[in-house]
Amino acid sequence: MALLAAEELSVGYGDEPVCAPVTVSVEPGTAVALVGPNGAGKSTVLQTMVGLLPPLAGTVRFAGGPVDERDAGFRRAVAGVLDDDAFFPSLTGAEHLLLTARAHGVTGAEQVVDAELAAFGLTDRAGALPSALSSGQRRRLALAGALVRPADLLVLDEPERRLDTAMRRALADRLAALVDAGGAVLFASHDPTFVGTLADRVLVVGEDECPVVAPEDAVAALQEG
Ligand SMILES: Nc1ncnc2c1ncn2[C@@H]1O[C@H](COP(=O)(O)OP(=O)(O)OP(=O)(O)O)[C@@H](O)[C@H]1O
Repeated sequence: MALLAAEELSVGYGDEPVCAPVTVSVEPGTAVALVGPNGAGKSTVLQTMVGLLPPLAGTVRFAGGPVDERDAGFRRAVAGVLDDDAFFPSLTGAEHLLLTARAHGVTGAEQVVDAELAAFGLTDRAGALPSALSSGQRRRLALAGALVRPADLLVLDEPERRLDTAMRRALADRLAALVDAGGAVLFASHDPTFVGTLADRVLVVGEDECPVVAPEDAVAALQEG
């Protein structure tokens, strides 16, 4: 069964939809990418699919029921990085990760946090406040926050954004391993390497109908333009 499924989903901030209706689903053990030019509506689709924006029309279902981002079961099952800088200004990077790990009942939270800091190259900056990190380091911290806790589904808006090439590759490989182990990822991306490494299916978000295409076709289109 699909973990998250949108059917004829129309999204937008006013009365006018920002793109054609979207039909897409994410099953355990799969990664689905959303591609399309700037402003096409990828972030709006993601935000609507996790219940942060109301749909203009159509449905989104999570594990067969309606999506409710305030529901405890949904929050336990779904980890997302949709905002760029959703941090507490007075908590260090390590404190953010520890808070998240403990809130989600992670066993051995300190060790898990240390491992995440190391994986994201943040060990030396663990005690820094978010305001003292570079924008790429803040991005790493946000991603570490999604991976420091268990989740059935990761929803990521341009996970490659502001990461250097080595970190992009490492993250794409890590997410691909999570998917191989039965996890699920829904992500928006402009990065052909990321889409090519990770995606099983690709939804092309745009003004006309939004087709689901094979990753190799999407990668070719991303490389061209
Ligand atoms: N908070 C908002 N209020 C009103 N309109 C918005 C808001 N956020 C985005 N939009 C508009 O909605 C449309 C879709 O934006 P969205 O951010 O979903 O595109 P995107 O495909 O994710 O783009 P990008 O690749 O640049 O991140 C754009 O025309 C954008 O200007």
